[in-house]
Amino acid sequence: MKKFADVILPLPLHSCFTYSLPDEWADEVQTGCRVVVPFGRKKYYTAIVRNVHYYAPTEYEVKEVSALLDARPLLLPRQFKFWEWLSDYYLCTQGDVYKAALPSGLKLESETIVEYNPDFESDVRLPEKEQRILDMLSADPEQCVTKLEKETGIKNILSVIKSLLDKEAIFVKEELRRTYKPKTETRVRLTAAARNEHRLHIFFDELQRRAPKQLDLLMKYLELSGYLGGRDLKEVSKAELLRRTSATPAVFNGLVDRGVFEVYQQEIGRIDKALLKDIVPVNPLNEHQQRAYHSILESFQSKNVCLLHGVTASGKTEVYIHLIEETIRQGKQVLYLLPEIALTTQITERLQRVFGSRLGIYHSKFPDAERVEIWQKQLSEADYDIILGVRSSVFLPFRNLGLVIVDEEHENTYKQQDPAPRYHARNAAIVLASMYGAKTLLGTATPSVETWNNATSGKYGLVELKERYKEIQLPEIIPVDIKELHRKKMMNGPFSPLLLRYVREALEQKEQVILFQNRRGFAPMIECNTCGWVPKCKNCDVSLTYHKGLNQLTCHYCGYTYQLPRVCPACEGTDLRNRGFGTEKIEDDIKALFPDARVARMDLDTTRTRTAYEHIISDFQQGKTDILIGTQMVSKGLDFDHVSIVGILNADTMLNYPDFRAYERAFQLMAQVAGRAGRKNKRGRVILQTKSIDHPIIPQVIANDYEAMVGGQLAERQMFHYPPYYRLVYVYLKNRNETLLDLMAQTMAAKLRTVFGRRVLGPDKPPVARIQTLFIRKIVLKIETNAPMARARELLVQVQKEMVAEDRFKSLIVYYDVDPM
Ligand SMILES: Nc1ncnc2c1ncn2[C@@H]1O[C@H](COP(=O)(O)OP(=O)(O)OP(=O)(O)O)[C@@H](O)[C@H]1O
Ligand SMILES: [Zn+2]
Repeated sequence: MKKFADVILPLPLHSCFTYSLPDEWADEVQTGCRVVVPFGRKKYYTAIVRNVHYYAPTEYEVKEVSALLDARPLLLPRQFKFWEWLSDYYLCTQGDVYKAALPSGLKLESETIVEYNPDFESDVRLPEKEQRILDMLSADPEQCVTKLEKETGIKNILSVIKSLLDKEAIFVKEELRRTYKPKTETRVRLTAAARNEHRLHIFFDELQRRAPKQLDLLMKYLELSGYLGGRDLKEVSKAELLRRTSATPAVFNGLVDRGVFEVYQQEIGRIDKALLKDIVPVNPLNEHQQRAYHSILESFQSKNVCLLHGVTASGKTEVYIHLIEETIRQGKQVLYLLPEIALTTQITERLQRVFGSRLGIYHSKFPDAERVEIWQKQLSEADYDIILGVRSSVFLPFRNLGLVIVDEEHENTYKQQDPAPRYHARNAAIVLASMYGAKTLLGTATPSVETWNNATSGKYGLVELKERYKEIQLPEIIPVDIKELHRKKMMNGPFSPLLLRYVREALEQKEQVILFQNRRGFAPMIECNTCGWVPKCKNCDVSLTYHKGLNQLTCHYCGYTYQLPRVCPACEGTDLRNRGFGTEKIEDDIKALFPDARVARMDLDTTRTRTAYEHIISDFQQGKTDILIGTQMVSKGLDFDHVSIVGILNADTMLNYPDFRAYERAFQLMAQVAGRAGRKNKRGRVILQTKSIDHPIIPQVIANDYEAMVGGQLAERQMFHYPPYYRLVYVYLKNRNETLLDLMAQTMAAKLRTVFGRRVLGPDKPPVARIQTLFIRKIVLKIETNAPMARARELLVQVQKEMVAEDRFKSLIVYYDVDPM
């Protein structure tokens, strides 16, 4: 009987598509395998088999699957369940989830650009088709799959490409250029002659008399390889051998010349670097941490989720490490989520020291080939016990997940903004964990209002850790009224005299300083001092940011760059001025004031690559830099020993942000960045510069009074119908034609009102009402948290269908942001 497969395509389609399977290998196709399928005119995609069956579809003509890419499933059954939940809850398609979930190397399509690996050498002859593709790529090293297909005339080219990818003869092109590190190392072994016991003894005698250093080296090799124990030989790298004996390469070469040693190249897995480091035991917990640890385990007896609310530097990470150890002791896996790549560097180090090669790291700054390798490893018997990663690691396969840790759970970077799926990784992780019967621990010094509400209402467990490790006091926070200082002309650019005094003192005492400004670039704005003209992006409804290093204006929404005009295009005036200041300007100013200080800056512009993060953080950690300037990136989770002063340059940009979460976020940011000061040794100091000295949040930050902040916020949220009492869904409408869009938005809002009544607000223009030439309108839906959400989603989708069914609204683009941040 003819077999069929329903497949998920990497496209925003609302359902699966069905293809027929060729009889020859129909039986090899399993749920979770990838197949290549034709779609539309002449396009091919990698699709994922959702299920295999015997029902021929009747509504459309069935096409045939062109190739099978996997002998074993790439996705486990629970992952499909997770994908379904995501697409349902976040109102997007499974195709959207698929695109977000898999690394590029696993989802080839016609538009994929592949590139030639110049380091590739093959020991065997490649199949003719593969060689033909390689030849074309060596002439022109970057080409799109469609073009290769056309020019080589190879049918089913995706399977050939896949085979080349598996061999690493080619790569999927990434935006980030990888610096390709060879994966081989030089190893050493005894020559066949020396492996003869008798000969070896002759060598011993000879060396003892003539070359005692060579003998030492040989003995070390025999020890390291386990040769004398008669066990299986361990491979020994040349580098390690030399390091362990501090012998010179000349001594080593002597043994090679004598015919005792021979060297060979061995491929090493890129991701097993940790193996080489020594493992140390976990730190014992102090009394407070111990108590927290036991309370967490106790809370897991009755609840699936627990919040660990511990002040900054209380040692939450140490508590996690103990929980991880306990979980893997039970033979289960751990997923450890972090909000930001910047943080992974430090935590990786801390975890690697304890867990070595049982730890896998997964994030987007890793080369795609490495991510593919980790994915495959997770499906094997040799999977990692612990995965440390940012939000996309919730998509990895786990065979036996036991614990999820969401560190800095309050961070809004857990929420994906664009494109769909616009999921919140913390919430998704809780759902993922429950599908495995696993537990979730949320940790932070400043819980999100939602989580706090869940923890105090009894839905989650709540464990508090109020003491800093070694009982060092939380930093002293000194507010400075910069409005007053500006009036008195006492400010030195963005710095108050008090801040400068403390910075100077810290530098004199060889201590370090962090300066926090929540804005990158040089100046947030350029303005014509004559007529008030401000340069704006031609695609988006925003003013441009000036980057001095590049001498360019940049749109932070679409990335478009402009030359800085010499005269104002409106009035031809030449007095163009900077308004406000970003991190780049602060760096400039501080360097001018402290020419001898070593200054580094950490923001989106200075951390485009993985190594850039590592350098900035490790330099600061090792005291190679004195002052670190940064955006919110420096605020969270970083652990430095010698920071005595933290400067918050301008609290007002955070407070004046038009959003119901502004107050909550401002508190979190300030408390977190303050928490970087005085973590070890002695109490730190924070200079909080603000123009709104009377704002009620200022005393709350100074007293680190989280509960006062959250109490006030909860009351407000309830009164004005916001989360956690109401669920928000933003409905976005986009179109190139503004007048038409307004009509669409009015019509859709009216339809929604007939269904949802007064729960519908708008349509309105969002703060940025045009992005990449598309105009945008927003409709807000506020639904009671206890209302049936599934029904609400159905109704929403139905209204959308009615809309696009109308001919005049065909060009409407609609998407949703559920639980927007
Ligand atoms: N039990 C312990 N033994 C040894 N060192 C510890 C212990 N507890 C904490 N520390 C050290 O104290 C410092 C702060 O701890 P940690 O980074 O875990 O705090 P945290 O609560 O995660 O802070 P934050 O919320 O700011 O991220 C670290 O350098 C850590 O190594
Ligand atoms: Zn733009």
